Amino acid sequence: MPKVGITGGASAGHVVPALAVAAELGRAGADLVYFGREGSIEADLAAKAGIRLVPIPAAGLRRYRSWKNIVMPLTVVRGVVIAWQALRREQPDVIFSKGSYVSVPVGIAAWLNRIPLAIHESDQSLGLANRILAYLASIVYLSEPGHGLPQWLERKAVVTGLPLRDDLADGQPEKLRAELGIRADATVLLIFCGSQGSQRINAAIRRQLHALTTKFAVIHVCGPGNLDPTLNSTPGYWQREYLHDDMVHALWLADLVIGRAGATTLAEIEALNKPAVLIPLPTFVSRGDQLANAEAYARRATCIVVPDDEDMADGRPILAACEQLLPHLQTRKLPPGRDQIHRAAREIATRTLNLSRLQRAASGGTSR
Ligand SMILES: CC(=O)N[C@H]1[C@@H](OP(=O)(O)OP(=O)(O)OC[C@H]2O[C@@H](n3ccc(=O)[nH]c3=O)[C@H](O)[C@@H]2O)O[C@H](CO)[C@@H](O)[C@@H]1O
Repeated sequence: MPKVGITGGASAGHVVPALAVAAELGRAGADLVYFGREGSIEADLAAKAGIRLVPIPAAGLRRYRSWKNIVMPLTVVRGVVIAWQALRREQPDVIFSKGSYVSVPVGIAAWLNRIPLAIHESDQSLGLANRILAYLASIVYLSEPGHGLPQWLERKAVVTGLPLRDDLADGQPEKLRAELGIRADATVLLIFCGSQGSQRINAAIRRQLHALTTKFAVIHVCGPGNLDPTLNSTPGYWQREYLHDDMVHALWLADLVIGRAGATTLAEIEALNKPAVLIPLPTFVSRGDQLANAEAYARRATCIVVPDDEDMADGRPILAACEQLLPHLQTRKLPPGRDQIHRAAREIATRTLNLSRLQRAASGGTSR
């Protein structure tokens, strides 16, 4: 069976879809290895999925002035050298890269070692890492059409959708409701801002907490280090730093979601048909991908987009948007079909394995 190297990381928005593809590859019998940073979110989640991690150093560009941008190129070069050695040792038949700066050294090293590279882009436009790796990749999977790609890239592109988390079909909302002690007739509001949380949005939510908890049972996933112990005994309010296995139960339990507009989050709430208040990351801290994601999402799903600006800071626009969505909350939650949930990950796994087999066939059926 082929050996597939997986890479991508820095945030769960990249690692969760990478692991969804890994799960399908594993079911198809592939041998898996994850290339990522030691002590990182990809290391943590890969370990939970039972996939061995090969450590590769990586560094990303900061979109603000930082001395770390000066040493960044050196770390990338060191990462390429270490990844090159690791790939020669591990001999994967193909690399699947889910993007982010973590994937750059591995993608370059794959190209240098003539290992076929498949990459996936979740957002409306290619991120910096994928803009680099697109030149080296044999195939570029896209979540959605319409990236305005140049012709040479269009030829490599395949629209597959975004690989949804492998456990998304397995939500047990009533289990979580019972564990937290949420009343059966309560309207559940789930708040999470990507995998890292947002201190600005946490503060805005907490300013309107009284008003929100009179209308909703509020599950607030506030991000590592962002718990507020003074609110522990607030009735109708449950705060958590991060949800692992419970994330899917929380997504199913929610009647309404407040969040950023990361592509992975949007794909999950769309699959489960959850109305949402979206507060996309502004351009001064990102390339603006979430603004484009939110704009496109608002054209096809029930949501209200609240800009992350001065007005948002007191939480009133968020509260007003929740109130506006109250009449739209669904009363019947239809579980999505398992096949539908696994479709994108399965297609990517199949195409990626084909890439590896083609490569083997071209080299006469022997491994390198
Ligand atoms: C800050 C940043 O640059 N964010 C980017 C990052 O997403 P980022 O990782 O910030 O967030 P996403 O919304 O894309 O994904 C979050 C993922 O984490 C999971 N989750 C979240 C909280 C939690 O407690 N437990 C948990 O499991 C969610 O179910 C989801 O699968 O990559 C996305 C995909 O390219 C981009 O669209 C985002 O712009």
